[in-house]
Amino acid sequence: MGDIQIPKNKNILHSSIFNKTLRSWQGLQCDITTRNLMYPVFIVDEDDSLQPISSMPGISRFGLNRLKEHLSSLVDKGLQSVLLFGVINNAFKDERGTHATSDKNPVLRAVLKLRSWFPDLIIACDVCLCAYTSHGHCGILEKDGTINNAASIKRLAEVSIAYAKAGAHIVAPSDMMDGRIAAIKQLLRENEFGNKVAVLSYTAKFASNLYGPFRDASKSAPAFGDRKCYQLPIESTGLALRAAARDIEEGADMLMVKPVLIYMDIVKQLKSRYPEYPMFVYQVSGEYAMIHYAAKAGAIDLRLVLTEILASLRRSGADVIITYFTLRY
Ligand SMILES: NCC(=O)CCC(=O)O
Ligand SMILES: [Zn+2]
Ligand SMILES: [Zn+2]
Repeated sequence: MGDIQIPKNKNILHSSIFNKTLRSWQGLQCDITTRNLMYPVFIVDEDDSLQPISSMPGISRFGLNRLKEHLSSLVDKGLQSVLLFGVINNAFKDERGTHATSDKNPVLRAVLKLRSWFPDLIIACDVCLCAYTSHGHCGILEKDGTINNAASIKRLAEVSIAYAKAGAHIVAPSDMMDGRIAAIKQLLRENEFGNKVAVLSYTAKFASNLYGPFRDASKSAPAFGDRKCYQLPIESTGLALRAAARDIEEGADMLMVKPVLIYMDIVKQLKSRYPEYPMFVYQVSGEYAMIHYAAKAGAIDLRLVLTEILASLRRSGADVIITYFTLRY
């Protein structure tokens, strides 16, 4: 055995981590404050209803008259922003999602109330057609079942304006149609909302297998086919980068990657390419379920593992995490 090498001073790592505060200084960019969390809320069209979602234990759909009570305690604890999803009865759905912009859309009815109950709460509205169309697809279809892109983005822009008029601070198009950010931005400007409403683009939304519980929650599963002709192929980096470049070109204010836990390489790349844009990530329903059930089975400690996951999302470049677990913070 040769001489034991004494580490050089700069190679001694323990001197940086022997104390709790010193350790915390190694990861300040991973802090999770209430500003770093956005809470998704399902609003159902039955005003007095509170419907637990069986595929997402702990999460419910709320009718308008149940919302204030649910959100008050969260706002008291510092909740800063919500992302709203509407859920309507299947009987009210049609081919073009008429009730995305009618008073049957529970989100439209909720926004004004939320603004008056919680003046400091930021209201983002998910913009899509799938919860309002009879076929459950995110756009308007041709007779052969393919997407009519021009008609779809026109309709999505109309839906965005409806949310803007209702008082939303942010519209968040999740449909993945080509050119939707430009269409929405243009119509916002024409309606004097150009500098009053932000567009949070679901930029890199992958055709993931982790959306199942959500589709149950929002009654938005496609009646036939899948979403692979408009959401990104799960293997693709190139299209995610191109989608971000395009959305930025078209005027998106904020970007999003979804799902996140198995797409953190995309988060990292987008954040380093576009550090000037707030990066949102969506920890989707399937991710929620995986963590929930692993903890329920006793395999992991929910609180500790969740803290570790959220820190890793921040480390990879996420600024705001959209998560159902916000409820527990
Ligand atoms: N636009 C939202 C989704 O498509 C799904 C989200 C989830 O699975 O939680
Ligand atoms: Zn959709
Ligand atoms: Zn969606």
